[in-house]
This record gives sequence, C-alpha cells and structure tokens, in this order.
Amino acid sequence: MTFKILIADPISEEGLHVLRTTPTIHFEVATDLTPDVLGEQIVDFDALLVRSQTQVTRELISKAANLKIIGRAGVGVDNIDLDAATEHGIIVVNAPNGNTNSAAEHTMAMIMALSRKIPQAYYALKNHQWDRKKYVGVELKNKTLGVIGLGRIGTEVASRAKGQRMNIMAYDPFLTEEKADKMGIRYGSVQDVLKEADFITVHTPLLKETKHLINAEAFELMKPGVQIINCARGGIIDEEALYEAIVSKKVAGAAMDVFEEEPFLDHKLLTLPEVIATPHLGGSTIEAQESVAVDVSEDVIRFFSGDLVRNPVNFPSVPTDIMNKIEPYFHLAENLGTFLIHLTQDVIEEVNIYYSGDLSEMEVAPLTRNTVKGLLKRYHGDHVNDVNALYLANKKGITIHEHKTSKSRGFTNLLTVEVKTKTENRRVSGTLLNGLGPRIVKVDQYSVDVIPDGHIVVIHHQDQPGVIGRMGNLLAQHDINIATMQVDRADIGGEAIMLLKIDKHLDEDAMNELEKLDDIYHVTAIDL
Ligand SMILES: NC(=O)c1ccc[n+]([C@@H]2O[C@H](COP(=O)([O-])OP(=O)(O)OC[C@H]3O[C@@H](n4cnc5c(N)ncnc54)[C@H](O)[C@@H]3O)[C@@H](O)[C@H]2O)c1
Ligand SMILES: O=C(O)[C@H](O)COP(=O)(O)O
Repeated sequence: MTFKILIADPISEEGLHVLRTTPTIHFEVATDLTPDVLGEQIVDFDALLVRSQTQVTRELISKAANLKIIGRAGVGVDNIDLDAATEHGIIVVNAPNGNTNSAAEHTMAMIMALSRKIPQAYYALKNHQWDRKKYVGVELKNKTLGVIGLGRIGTEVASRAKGQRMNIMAYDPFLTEEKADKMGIRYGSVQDVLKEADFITVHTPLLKETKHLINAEAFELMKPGVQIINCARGGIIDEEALYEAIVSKKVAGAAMDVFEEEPFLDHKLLTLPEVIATPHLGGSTIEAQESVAVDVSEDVIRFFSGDLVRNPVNFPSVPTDIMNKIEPYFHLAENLGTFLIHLTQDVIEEVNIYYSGDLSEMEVAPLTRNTVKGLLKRYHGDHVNDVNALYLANKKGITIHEHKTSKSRGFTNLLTVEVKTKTENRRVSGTLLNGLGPRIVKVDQYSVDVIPDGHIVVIHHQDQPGVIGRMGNLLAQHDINIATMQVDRADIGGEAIMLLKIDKHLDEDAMNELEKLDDIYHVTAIDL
C-alpha cells in the first residue's frame, strides 16, 4: 500500500530525505495553492505537511476524506483547526524541538538590534545619512528582561540573556519560585513582570488566554521607555494598543517577528521608526528547517507503519516504558468493547471500565480509548479511531469511568467492561493468560473461556436437554462448522448461555432460524 502525502508549504528538501527513501510513501510538493485549489486536491491525500502558512481550516478538513495525519513542520499549530481534525479522527503531529534554538537566537538578535537601533541606523546609512546622534542605544547589562512564557524557547532566551548580564524575571503558569531560584531568575506574576521589566519578550502559544495578553491595560502598568519583543505569535500583543503606546512614548521600541495577520506588505506599526521587524523568520535557519522536516517526516512514517508517533498534538503521547507494558492488552480492550456493543440492545449512557490485578498499576488511558473505540466501531466503522473515540463518546452523551482495583478474582489481570443503558446493564471480562494470550472469561454472570477473535455466536437459551443438539443440527444444515463451544447457566434448568466459535460468519437467515428453535431466546453474531 502506498500513502500519498501533500507538502503544502516550503519544507526543507534535505529533511524530506526520509520520505523519499521510504518505498510506501509517495509525496507531492505543491506550495502556495489557493484555499479553493487545495480544497479540491486534498481528497487524494493520506497526509498533509504544512508550516505556518497554509490554513488547515474546518472546511478544508471536511473535504479531506482520506486524510489521516497532518504534520506541522514547526511548533505553532494555530493555523490548524485541531477540534475539526480530532472530530474527523485525524492525528496532528508537530516538531516542537527542531526550531527552539533558532527561535531563541532570533529573539536575542532582535533584542540586540532593538536596543542598539541597528536596523534603523543601517537603513539610514544605506540612504546616505551618517547620523551618530540619532541612533544612540541602551545597554542590556543590568537591565531586566521580562519573559512571559518560560517553555522551550523562553527558557533558552532567558539563559542567553543572562550571558548579556541581564536580570531575568519570568512568568509562566508552570513556574514556581523554587524552580525560578534554581534557574537563577526571579519569579513574578504577569503584573510583576509588566511593572518591572525594561524589555519584555513573550514566548507563549496563541491561545484564548494569551490573545491580547499585552493590551492597553498591560502597557499602562509598564515602565516608561520599556521595549517589547514578539517572536512567538501575532495576536499575543494587541497591535493597535502597541501602536498607541509607542506614539505616546510609553514604549520606546518594539521588535516584531510575528503579526496578527500574515503575510502583509503594509503594516501600520512599520510606519513607526521605533519598530523593527522581520517576516516570521524565527524558525528560518537551515538547521531548524532540516530538523523540523526530519522530525515531522519520521512521525508520519511511524504513523503509517502502525508505530506510535513521538509528537502528537491532539492525542496524548504514551512514554515507551508504559507502552511496552500495556501494548499486549490493546486488542483485548478493543475486542471486549466490540463484543459488548453487540450484546447491548439499548442506547448506551454510561461505560465503566474496571482494571484489576496487574492492570490496576498501569497507565490505562490508552486502553480506555481502545475499549471505547471497540464499542463505537459498530456504528462508526473506520471513522472512529484512537484520536476521536473519547470525543465521539462524549458527543453522544456517553460518560466513561475508569476504575482500578487490586482484586482480580484469581486472575493476574482482569479487564471488565460494563455498559449501562436505561433498560440494562451488560458486562464482559477478559484476561491475558500468561503464554496463552487473551481470553473472554465472563459474560454478564456467566463464566466462559473463549479466545476473542474470529466469528463468535452468543446464544441465550433455557437450560433444557436437546437445545444443543437442535442448534448443532441447524448449523450443520447451513454448513457451519463449530470450532469450540462453551456453556454456562445460572441454575439447573434456568437461563443459560452458549458461546460458539464458528468457522465462518453467521448469516442472517441462519441466525433467524436459530432464534426460532425451542428454548432459544436470543442469538448474537459477533465478528471480531
Ligand atoms: N517566530 C517563529 O518563527 C517561532 C519559532 C518557533 C516557535 N514559535 C512560537 O513561540 C512560542 C513558544 O514556543 P515554545 O516551543 O517555547 O512553546 P512551549 O510550549 O515550550 O512554551 C510555551 C510556554 O508558554 C506557557 N504559557 C501558556 N499560557 C501562558 C500564559 N497565559 N502566560 C504565560 N505563559 C503561558 C506554557 O506554560 C509554556 O511553558 C509558540 O507560540 C510558538 O509557536 C515561533
Ligand atoms: O511555530 C513555529 O514553529 C514557527 O512559527 C515557525 O513557523 P514557520 O514554520 O512558518 O517558519
């Protein structure tokens, strides 16, 4: 099978080497497509690779019937509608580490250029003006750099600025005073940073909470003569408010690599001599571009090979050591979900998943996703996957609860899935037997021992002599061979269950005829 990848933004040729040398991958580069043309072409592709330019909107995603993965060769994913991707079961991966260094270096370059007015002086000189008075700068030494957002890039910037003998004060929701002490920086609230810094640099993602984080009120709090740097995302700083703050001389200068609307050719801020700017170049180095292209290409290949991706954005990543422990339970979890949904007649309202014995000590979230995927597969087919299983369940109003207990009724590990509807509670349990593989060991109150694969028929019947014979004869008339059979009952002569493994799918005619036999109440055919 060949997977088709569309590369819609300029991505390093060298970094794509890994795609070029994978025989199952075919990729096409088509940059600068209009949204309409991209919308027409996307249906042919299994994967889409972008940088920050291509807008991967809900509308585009809705046209991408075959799309399985979106790779962002870089960090910011604000050009990708993550909710729409998740709803469509499309995994989004990025390359969060590849351009950290370049973005931090670019930020430092901007801080230094800003403090010494290098672009303005250069521009004047190019225009035949030798003016030494106009371009007097300020030193960085002993000035306070306020860092808002101390993640990968913020941390690198802080460490480099210390090399310039700057004092660093930072705010990040995950920064504690203790951590700050260890890093040799000062911890402060956003307000503290705004009030005390001589230079303020933002390094957060653009989120609802960070949109216009630096606005007119924030400028009010700042020291006169403060200088502002944005090499993170346009929109974190309110550009209109920044313009006013510069005109009113509250802000002495600003260095901008990113803007609320990109790309542009004219911008109000660029009419101000205090503003220096680059066209979103933070990650634009040969090294960073190669690195992000390699990272994202490798994740796409991992995904198509059925391996775990390293940098999922809309899907929690599972560390390898945890994955190694839970991987053997993946199929069991999915098959128990699929098995149970076939036994359930009514609309599911609640799912309880009980992890017992060894399983109670494991990180089970991926197993929960697989169980829910198994449950929903009956009605969503291939449209449900690990990415959107919980989302779809939630949208259907199904609540999912995980429970853990060390008690596992004699099994080393036991996974029990229970569904509740308005009219019934159904449950199925499975285990992984050492050396023997997965088994279904309980269906409702009945004990069984069935390998959860192939064609399974569940027959609810009355515990009476002759039922098994009649059932066997009927299946023989339909040329259906029984491979294994398990029977259990509540009481002698009471309700009972039969689990048959048969060698082919039980068709509807055979099923209806089985249900008409004396003492048989209900027949369910399950193909796992
Ligand atoms: N200019 C460029 O070319 C370029 C290159 C790379 C990255 N970026 C951008 O730089 C930014 C930072 O990237 P990163 O790799 O360091 O990301 P990161 O996820 O490592 O760090 C972001 C930090 O922001 C913090 N944060 C979130 N909300 C906050 C809030 N309300 N106030 C303060 N801090 C908050 C987070 O806790 C996190 O520590 C992103 O917006 C990214 O898209 C730009
Ligand atoms: O978020 C990022 O990685 C940077 O903004 C770089 O964006 P780019 O890939 O468009 O240069």
